[in-house]
Amino acid sequence: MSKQQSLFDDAPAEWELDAQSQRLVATVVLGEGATGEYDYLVPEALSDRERGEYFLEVGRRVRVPFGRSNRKVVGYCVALETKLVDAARLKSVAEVIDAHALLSPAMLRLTRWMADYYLCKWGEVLEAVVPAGVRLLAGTRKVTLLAVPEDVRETMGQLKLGSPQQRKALDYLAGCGRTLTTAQLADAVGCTAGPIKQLLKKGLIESHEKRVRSGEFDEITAERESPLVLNEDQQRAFDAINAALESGEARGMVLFGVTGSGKTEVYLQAIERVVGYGRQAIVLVPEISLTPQTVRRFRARFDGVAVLHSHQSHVERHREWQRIARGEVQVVVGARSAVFAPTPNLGLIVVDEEHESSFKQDSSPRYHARDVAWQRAQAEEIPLVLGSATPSLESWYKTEQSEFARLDLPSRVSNRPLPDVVTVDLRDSAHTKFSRGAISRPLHQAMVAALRDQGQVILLLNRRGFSTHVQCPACGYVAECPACEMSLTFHRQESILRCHYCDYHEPPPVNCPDCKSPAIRYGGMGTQKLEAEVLARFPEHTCERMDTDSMRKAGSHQQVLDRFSKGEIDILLGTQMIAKGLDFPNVTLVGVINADTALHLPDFRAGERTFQLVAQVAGRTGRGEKGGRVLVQTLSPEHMAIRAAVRHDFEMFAEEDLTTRRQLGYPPFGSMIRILVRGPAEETARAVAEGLAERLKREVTGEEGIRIMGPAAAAIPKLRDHYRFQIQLQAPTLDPLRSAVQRATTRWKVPDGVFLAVDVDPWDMM
Ligand SMILES: Nc1ncnc2c1ncn2[C@@H]1O[C@H](COP(=O)(O)OP(=O)(O)OP(=O)(O)O)[C@@H](O)[C@H]1O
Ligand SMILES: [Zn+2]
Repeated sequence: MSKQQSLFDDAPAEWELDAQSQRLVATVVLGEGATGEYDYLVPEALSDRERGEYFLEVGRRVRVPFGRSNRKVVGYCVALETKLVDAARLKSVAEVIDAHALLSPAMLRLTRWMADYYLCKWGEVLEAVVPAGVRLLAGTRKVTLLAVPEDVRETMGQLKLGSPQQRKALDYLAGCGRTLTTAQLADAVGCTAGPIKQLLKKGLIESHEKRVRSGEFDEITAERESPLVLNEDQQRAFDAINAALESGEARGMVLFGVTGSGKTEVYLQAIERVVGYGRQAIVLVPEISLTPQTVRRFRARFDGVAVLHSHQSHVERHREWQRIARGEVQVVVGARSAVFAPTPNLGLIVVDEEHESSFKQDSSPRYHARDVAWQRAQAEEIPLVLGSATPSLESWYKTEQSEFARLDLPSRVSNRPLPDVVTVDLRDSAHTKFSRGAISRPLHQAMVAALRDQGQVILLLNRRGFSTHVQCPACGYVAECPACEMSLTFHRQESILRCHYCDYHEPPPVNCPDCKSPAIRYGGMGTQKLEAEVLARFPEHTCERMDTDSMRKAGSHQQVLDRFSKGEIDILLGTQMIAKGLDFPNVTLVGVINADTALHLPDFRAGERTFQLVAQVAGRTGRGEKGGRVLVQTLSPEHMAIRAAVRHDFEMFAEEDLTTRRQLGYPPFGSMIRILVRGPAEETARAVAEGLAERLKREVTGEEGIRIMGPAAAAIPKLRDHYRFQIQLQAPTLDPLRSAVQRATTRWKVPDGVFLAVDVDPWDMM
């Protein structure tokens, strides 16, 4: 009876109890491969702080034997605990990789939250949070350092040694007052490694490993600037942030300031306070705004500024990360992933241009840096400032709900007026019959006038390339990418047809491949064609094009901006790259060639994106004494997003768009998860998507308010030879959606060759 009983009891059986003992156990999460958490014994040598740098603590990485083959894999130690375990059943940690913890307990909790929230593996999040340069220990090397142990020192004189060289080496090492590598010691006493090895073998010398940095780097310095005197609105915003800093609470604040209202000055002065408390600040900016110009503004105010962005080498990233972790840095300025900077005593996070879509990562873990920043701010009980002239409706809605405070900078500094914005209706033939090009008669005239008065002009066209489709007028053939089935863009400089989704390219056809007609037509307007048109219309003026094609070389972006700021370029044209954050007082005219490019995309944020783009590019003018104006060419001047942008009326836009979203249950009124299923075989991918949708629907039967749409072909139905299907889940709150996806996907095997991407709070709807 008792035996039988014990089989079903929770308490271990007696024979099991015997095998158990109190041991130090490390919980390890693998960086790649298997999900889950695994327990390992910690050998005594690795648990001893006294023995060199390579002891185990939470947040360091380890090498552990894994699986039946016991191959060595890398994992993160996420917990250490002495507990009762059956030691015979556990494997042991083989090696400690890092000399310092890569993640603090707080950062580990943040990554854990991310894995839960974004429905991805914890290990995957850890690998994303710690930059590759840090994981690879780039720019450092491991050296073995030698020393004479204390007890040997005492008896050294009486020791009988095998050779005079051993004696020389031992005496030198004992007397030199520091640790040496074998090579250094051999060099110093003029012997080979042999005698030193003998000493090691006899235990007369001991060795330990250490990581050292290979190479030093120059600091970039900027000329010092003193703080400006804040205007009344700036002062009010600053006071509010300061009060939040002093409160010691997590408070979210939206700094809603029109373009040119001096938001950056407010951040700078708030950060000064933070630094005054001996703490650090993180400033997130969109990758594209992370220019030397931006960094200089911070370097001009603070001693220790670290920069983190994706174009850095592993060595640079690793070095910055270490400086931050050592507390040598006051301000971290960086793109999305800088939200994970290992600041030891964080005091403030700022997200500038918080509406920017580049804060959302488009590969797993698909996190949004602003939302992670809020999570981190709450964990560290510090304020979060979200700055924008066109806040995301998610953040805006939080201010309406009083979850976030709202700080307004309603006017430009020095009371400069916002520029006049007028639309040019492209449907009106009087505007366009002047020419068949992209520049309407009113825009042409405005350019003539601006240039005549020595002003500079910015033209925005959010499509790169020369012509956006290549068509045969005789049979209707359109050149398409074989892998994506999207129309190919003609690039005139390289004389090539290129796919903007996968970079496939081919030479342009001489005759139509279908009907052999020689009359191939290059339709649609890209920045290259616009450039040709500008050069033809304004031959006496200098013009420069800025898009990802012309800006491929590192530094070219900055070069063009520098020349533009010096007045060496009259007309700057380009894609959205030129819409953001530039501050050039001599720009008196902005022309938007086609405001509609993003307006009719199947995306509930299409209106928001259009509004933001027009409002932001309009903000590039009228920043100096000459004032400025904006001409917006459009086929839909009556569209609410465009009407609101013309009036600089964010609140009108927000109110109307939020009304629509409320009716349709779109974020921020409801939550959304998008699942993308893709694969090279259309039928297989579709079947998997259908199977998954069915499982999901089964999981949520009886639950209220959950909508599951699809599967349907994605807006880009084929990309890089993969067919794409999407399932969209919506509900008033996220939790039931997350748990439905979890239940439907655990213990469900996706067939080989089919890929699944689960996107929580999706931004990319294509
Ligand atoms: N209190 C002030 N007094 C005088 N000049 C100021 C003041 N605050 C900011 N400025 C100047 O005004 C210009 C615009 O400021 P800033 O770039 O901070 O604005 P912003 O709101 O961040 O602009 P945007 O959103 O358009 O990038 C800068 O040249 C800045 O030096
Ligand atoms: Zn393609």
